[in-house]
Amino acid sequence: MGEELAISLKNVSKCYKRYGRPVDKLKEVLLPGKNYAAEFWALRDVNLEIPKGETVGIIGQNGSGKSTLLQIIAGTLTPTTGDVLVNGRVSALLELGSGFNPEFTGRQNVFFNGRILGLSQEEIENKFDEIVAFADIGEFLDQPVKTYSSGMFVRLAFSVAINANPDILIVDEALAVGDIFFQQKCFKFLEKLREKGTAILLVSHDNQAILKLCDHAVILQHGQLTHSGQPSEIVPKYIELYYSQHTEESAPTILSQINTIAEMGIDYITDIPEGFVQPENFICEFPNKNRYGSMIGLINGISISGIDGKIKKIFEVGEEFILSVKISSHQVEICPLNIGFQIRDRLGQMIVGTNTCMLSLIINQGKFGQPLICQFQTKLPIYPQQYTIQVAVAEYEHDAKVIYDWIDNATVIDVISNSRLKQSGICFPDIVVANV
Ligand SMILES: Nc1ncnc2c1ncn2[C@@H]1O[C@H](COP(=O)(O)OP(=O)(O)OP(=O)(O)O)[C@@H](O)[C@H]1O
Repeated sequence: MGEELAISLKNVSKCYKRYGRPVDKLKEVLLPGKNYAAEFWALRDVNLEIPKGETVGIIGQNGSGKSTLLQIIAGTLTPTTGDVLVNGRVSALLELGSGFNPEFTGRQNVFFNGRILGLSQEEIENKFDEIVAFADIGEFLDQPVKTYSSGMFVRLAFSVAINANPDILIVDEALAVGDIFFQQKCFKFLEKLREKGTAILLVSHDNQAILKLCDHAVILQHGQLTHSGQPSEIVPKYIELYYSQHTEESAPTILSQINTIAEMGIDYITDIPEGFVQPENFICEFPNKNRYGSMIGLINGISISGIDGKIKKIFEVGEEFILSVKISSHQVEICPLNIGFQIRDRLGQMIVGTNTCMLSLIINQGKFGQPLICQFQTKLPIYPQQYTIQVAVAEYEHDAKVIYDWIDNATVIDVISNSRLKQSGICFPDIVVANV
């Protein structure tokens, strides 16, 4: 393996044996030569190369093989076939509690776990104060870890793992357990490790964490590594895959829900409200690869304008902006509709977004098949940068799982100002600071 590589996996597969009943396993031991197990391939021909200093995010649905892959890299599981080469000291935060003895106190476990991670007694002693300070679990340090909450547990485990001077750090969802302050502290520390050349493998269901921390991301589906690339491409791809699978499954339930709402006799909004600006022009062509959903409701076009209704692409910080979304339904009347948009920065991080469900607005389709226009008018309190706009129409639920039509990167806007500040995110356009 080239010196610059931290990890190299070639055609790695893992087959588990699954027994229908516990007694089948016993039978297999007692009657050698007979096979009572069914084969289950949790990983199939995975190829992955991770250079030193690179942070790689692994995304996949439950059961897709993420933990199996991490355990193989960490050396706690042997692959059935394939080659695994790991260059350097590995520190892994896998299952909560692995590497800790529940009967030992936190203090004893720092030494116990530190030795497992390859540190000498002296190295642990030298690092001890730093480990304890980072974990910040107070007097619990001298309590048996079996009395810890999962948050305390992960604080101590994470602290030992990152202070073990790893060349490769493996983190399986562990950060999700800590509170937001601890997570931020961890993110900062991960940045430092990355700068020092540590390769980091991160499994997370938090897409923002993948976007923020990773140089590269991969998608695992049913044990196969199906996509690999920049996090800003891979995360939207994963969302697309996720929703296209879940939309089909849940569509029938939603249809019956829609019927119920219709039977309740909610009136349609037909009057054109005050302040509505007739949009000049709609963008109607969207690249298909950035679009997904059941298409029961369709986005026919979007238009972005200033307050005067004139098409506009460049806005001052804090300037008023109008987004009009034209929607029609081709199959059934879907009401109420959840119409929303998101603004993302160059890295693909969501900066701000809203939808009619969050705003408690009931927007109904007028006559069957007739398009409606939903207009969002707001200020843009975001830093000067280029941003992408995503628009969607979905089921009327706060955590909408059924997407009718989602268009990623539907268009781009530029936010400008006279200042030379170049960052993304929300800013305070009208902030007043007093010197008292
Ligand atoms: N020891 C085992 N014996 C049999 N099957 C197993 C074993 N460990 C894992 N599996 C199966 O292998 C598949 C992949 O499991 P794995 O834990 O790697 O997935 P994952 O992507 O980490 O899932 P999650 O997000 O739920 O943690 C699953 O279908 C799981 O049931």
